[in-house]
Amino acid sequence: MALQQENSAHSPVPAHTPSGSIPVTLHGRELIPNRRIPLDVSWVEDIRVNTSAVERRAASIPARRSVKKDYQAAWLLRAISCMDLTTLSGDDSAERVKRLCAKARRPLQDHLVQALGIEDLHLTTGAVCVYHAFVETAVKALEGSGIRVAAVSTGFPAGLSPLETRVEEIRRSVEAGASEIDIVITRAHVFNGEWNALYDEVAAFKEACGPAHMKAILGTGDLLTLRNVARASWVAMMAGSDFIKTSTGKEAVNATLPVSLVMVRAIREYAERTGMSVGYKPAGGIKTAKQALDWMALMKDELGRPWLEPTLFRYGASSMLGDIERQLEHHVTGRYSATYRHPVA
Ligand SMILES: O=C[C@H](O)COP(=O)(O)O
Repeated sequence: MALQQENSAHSPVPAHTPSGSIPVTLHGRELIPNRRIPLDVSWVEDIRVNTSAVERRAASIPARRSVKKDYQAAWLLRAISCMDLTTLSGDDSAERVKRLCAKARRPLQDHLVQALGIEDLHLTTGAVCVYHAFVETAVKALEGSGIRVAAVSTGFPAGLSPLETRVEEIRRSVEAGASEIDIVITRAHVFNGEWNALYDEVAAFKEACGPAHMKAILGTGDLLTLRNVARASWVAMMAGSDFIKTSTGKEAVNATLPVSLVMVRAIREYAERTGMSVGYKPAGGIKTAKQALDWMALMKDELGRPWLEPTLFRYGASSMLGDIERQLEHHVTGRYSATYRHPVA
């Protein structure tokens, strides 16, 4: 069962499109990657969010008719390539990280790869995301694969250690070989409207990242209002973040569609205003193939095709790959297998 590759209205995600080959445009305008710009507090203070309209629109996304059959399989393959396959547990070990890296290199079982006819795709996840202690292990395990290693940093998940310690943590992870750094912001700067302090913090983290890409985790479940989510998004983007990310996976509420709608609309308005692109990473509690499709639909509707590339879109997920594999097995065989047959690590 080879997948159809044409780019129809139902399949905006050809499975074999090489990553990064799509020019980043919005409304026909070519965008450049984000870089730090001076903080304009008026942009932040002027933000208003119509919460009930956002909630209504977000609720309509999962209710829509989903893509089916080969098209759905193509979208799910794309979701795998946009995944930061993650382990962030207190009982993480080098062995678990090595198993996770093996899964990142070969995310689908061989019989599925053959049945789908995607041997030439050399499908991998976008990155593996770990604590600093396992960066070197992951770098070694992924050598030659082109899969990037992301490290959570800056006192993850609370982000409350001294600033020098947090900055030093970034430097160490970059030295150890991480090419992506997921930082956490000080949530209190948002509650207190301390926009200059938030901007300076994120800018200092970005500088410490050097050539590594930086994803700014806002901890949206802690931010109380959608307006705060939008305001924190704008400050993080002005301070030079390459991506904005919802959650650590440790808050009581993690990635949700309403929060994501607010964040991706902030990315869109920022691009319209500055001509610069920022990536998006929903993370925490995204566990099913259905959720993967919902988020891709949201990205495509709000930002367009360029935001379905791993250069601009990632899921942070520790267990979603198992469900995607299970759904693809059902697509190929017509039968559902037991969840335990699709371990992630
Ligand atoms: O950044 C990624 C998250 O920590 C993953 O959360 P999850 O375990 O709920 O998938």
